[in-house]
Amino acid sequence: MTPAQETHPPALDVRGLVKEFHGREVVRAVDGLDLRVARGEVVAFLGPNGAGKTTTIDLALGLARPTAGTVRVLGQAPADAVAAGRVAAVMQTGGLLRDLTVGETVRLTAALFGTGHDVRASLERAGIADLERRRVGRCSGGQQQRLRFAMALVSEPDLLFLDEPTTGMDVMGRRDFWSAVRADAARGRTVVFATHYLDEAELYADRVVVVSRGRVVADGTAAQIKDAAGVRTLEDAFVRLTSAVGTSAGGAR
Ligand SMILES: Nc1ncnc2c1ncn2[C@@H]1O[C@H](COP(=O)(O)OP(=O)(O)OP(=O)(O)O)[C@@H](O)[C@H]1O
Repeated sequence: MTPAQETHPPALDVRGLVKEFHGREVVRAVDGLDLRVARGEVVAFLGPNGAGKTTTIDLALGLARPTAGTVRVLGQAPADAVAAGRVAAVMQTGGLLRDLTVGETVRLTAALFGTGHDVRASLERAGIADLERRRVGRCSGGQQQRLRFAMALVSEPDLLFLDEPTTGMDVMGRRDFWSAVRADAARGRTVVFATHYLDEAELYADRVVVVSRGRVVADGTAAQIKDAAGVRTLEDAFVRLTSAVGTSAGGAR
């Protein structure tokens, strides 16, 4: 490793990652996954149900321990990076108290990180400054997701994970959510998002990583992935890549 790489390790560095769940039978949710995300990249994480996306994100957030392999986040162990507020996440559900206002919710989150956090700036960047006094229970699903986004921004994390952040949102809700994320990412934040909406990957990601059965099966720009699969749409490429059994469908990287 060069000195420059040591001082600027990748935002996310996943090597040979394996995660098994041991119940009545053993489920290998992640099966030797390799992925490096450079700082400032916006990466879409695609894959069919059960491909291992959420498990990988959980491992990167230190919420679970790998069976084998390693995950480093900004050069640190995931739990340390989370505790330092350097990585944050927007999950699909949970984490909100309906009786608090939007402003109170973000202030409470800021208090967890100590003093000196700019609540107003987080609300503005998430596009919900005008909702500061609204009760959470009265916010739409899209507004609640932008609130989770504001909460995630409070610690000014270098890396943000979004796990299926727009599931169930209407078109305007999705559009407003992504315009807030894109505007924020343009300031240099690294974003990794899992989604089933392939249009979101094409519109908002610099790079697309397709996972199937716990492994990366394609990695590149949407255009590279379509070219490599010899098809015109990302949906066709996705179907081809994720239904190929026992082949190493070629990625663009
Ligand atoms: N706690 C657990 N115990 C047992 N099996 C689990 C557990 N969590 C996940 N799995 C299994 O691991 C596999 C990967 O699940 P994961 O949620 O990571 O996939 P995903 O790509 O996020 O899927 P989706 O798109 O449906 O959210 C699935 O087969 C799932 O059933």
